[in-house]
This record gives sequence, structure tokens and C-alpha cells, in this order.
Amino acid sequence: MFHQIVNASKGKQIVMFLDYDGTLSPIVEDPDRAFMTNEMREAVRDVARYFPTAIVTGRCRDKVYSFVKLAGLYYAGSHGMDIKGPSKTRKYKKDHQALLFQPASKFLPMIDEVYKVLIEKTKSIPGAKVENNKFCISVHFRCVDEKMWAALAEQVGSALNDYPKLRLTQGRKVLEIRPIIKWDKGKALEFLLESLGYANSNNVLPVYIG
Ligand SMILES: O=P(O)(O)OC[C@H]1O[C@H](O[C@H]2O[C@H](CO)[C@@H](O)[C@H](O)[C@H]2O)[C@H](O)[C@@H](O)[C@@H]1O
Repeated sequence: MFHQIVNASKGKQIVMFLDYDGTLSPIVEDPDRAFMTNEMREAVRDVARYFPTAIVTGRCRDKVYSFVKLAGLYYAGSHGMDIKGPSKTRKYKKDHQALLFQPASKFLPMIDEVYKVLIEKTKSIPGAKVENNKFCISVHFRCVDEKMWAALAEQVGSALNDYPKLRLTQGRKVLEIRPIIKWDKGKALEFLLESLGYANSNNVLPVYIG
């Protein structure tokens, strides 16, 4: 595999995209305690020394930054709906603006409202945890008794009946609620490649680990 990457990268700029949970950090019961090790942080720091590097995650961008703690990287939080990073020219231009792109910003009030609704709807289910990821929401059931999973899904589904502009998907022991927009992690990758100057380029090898 490594040799294939080396061969494919000849003459090309590698751009690294790294998922967070289960990739940089182990999967743990409490999402607020999914810390990465110092060794992993140093490995990411090393990678970023050589290649433009982005963290791409379903989490809130600020939250993942508080775990990774590395400046100079791109961060695409909320499943790619919250992108921030240094501009390509930052070393050479005094007036550079940091990159910021939030294609779902009009959904913020709705997400905040639904977050409160979901807290209320799930409070009777022991172990359920609602996480506000800014432009999307996660409802965790890793610590919920399996017998209660259907009841939890029912509560979440019924809450969303009033919000046709939001959709529900499932991840690893988590229900994920996000706006119905034509945007996802893949689009975030394309956006970042374009802002790095590699739109439709044959001179780039994007590597996604996640
Ligand atoms: O799209 P991802 O970046 O993979 O994000 C998916 C979810 O990741 C986090 O939850 C997962 O990791 C937790 C900590 O290890 C674990 O407790 C949980 O069961 C996993 O689903 C994050 O907390 C969620 O908000 C993301 O939706």
C-alpha cells in the first residue's frame, strides 16, 4: 500500500485529509473525552510539515481543534460545513485573510432549536447524549441499553418530523442530524483542494485517512 502511494505521488503534491474519531483518536464511550495521544499529535505535526493537512470531521470545529491543538492546519468540522484554515499565501502577504467557509450558516438557529428539543426528548433515556456540533447534531447511543435503541430512534425521528429541512443518518452508535444541503465531506475536500490551487489538477494526490 505504502509503495502504491509513493508511486502514485511521483511529481505530485500530496494533500492529507485526516478524520478524527477512530482515526486520530480511539473510539471511547464519552465523546467529550476522545483525546488523541501526544505521539499521534506529533505524527500529525510531522505530516503537516511536509504536506498541506486538513482534519475533516463530523464534530464541531472548535471542539476538534481543542483536541488536536495544532495551528497551521485546515479544519473542516460539522461534516465539512465549517471550514477554516490558513490562506495559501499567509507566509508572503501581510494582509492575508484566514480561510473561512460555512455553507450552512442559515441553519444555525434551527440547529440550536432542534438541539434543545432533542435534549428534552431524550432525557428519559439513560445513557443518551446529545452533542451540538454547531451545524449538525449527534445523538449518541453507545451507552444506551440496546433494548432502548428503538425508543431513542423513535424520539429523534418524531422530533425531526417538524423539521423537513433536516435529515437523519447513522454513524458508529450515533444518530446524526444535519441540514439537507448539497454539501458533505467530499465537497469540503474539493473546496480545500481548490483553495490550495489544485482545482481539477493532475498535479495533486489527495490522501484521505478515515
Ligand atoms: O464523521 P466523523 O468525524 O467520523 O464523526 C462521527 C462522530 O464522531 C464522534 O462520535 C464517535 O466517537 C465517539 C468518541 O470516540 C464515540 O463515543 C461515538 O460512539 C462515535 O460515534 C462524535 O462525537 C460525533 O459527534 C460524530 O458524529
